[in-house]
Amino acid sequence: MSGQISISEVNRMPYEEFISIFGNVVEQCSLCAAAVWRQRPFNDVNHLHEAMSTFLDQQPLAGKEGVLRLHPDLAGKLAQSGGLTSDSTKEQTSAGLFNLTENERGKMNSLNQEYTDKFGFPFVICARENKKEAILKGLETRLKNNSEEEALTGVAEVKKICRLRLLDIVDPSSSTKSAL
Ligand SMILES: NC(=O)N[C@H]1NC(=O)NC1=O
Repeated sequence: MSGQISISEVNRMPYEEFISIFGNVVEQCSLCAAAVWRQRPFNDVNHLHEAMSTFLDQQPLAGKEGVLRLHPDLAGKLAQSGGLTSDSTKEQTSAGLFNLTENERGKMNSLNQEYTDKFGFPFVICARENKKEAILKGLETRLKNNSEEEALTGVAEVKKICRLRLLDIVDPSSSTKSAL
């Protein structure tokens, strides 16, 4: 699905509808949508993405870590039990994470565990922009960072995930400027 509704429709949405449509563009964090609703009208989808990104950037470190904690592990227990959100299922599928060999799954699970033990929040990466090999490599590399660097890197990935989820919903060619 790509860009089904126009930004003008978004700008007309009452709060409840806005939350039901955009409440998961940041995984399990409807607060992000709730926080930016008052900033309507948005010029276009980029403007809406900027508003959410700014909100994420404004959070203290504990808030950023909390946003990361709302994400499911990649190829983790939730994925195996069918408990992911539909967005996350689609993303993990596109990265090939439902097609791991036993060996790859073992490596992914142990690196994820090592990462969570070290930082206290899960490893987050934009799965639609990476294949399983790049994700495993990213895990190994990012394990060497310190906790604050990783919180910031994780939030930068959340913004990429958010952008792609927004583009699934809002037509990127729609703009309040061209509608005038
Ligand atoms: N842990 C993690 O990165 N999860 C996510 N990444 C992504 O693209 N979708 C997710 O749910």
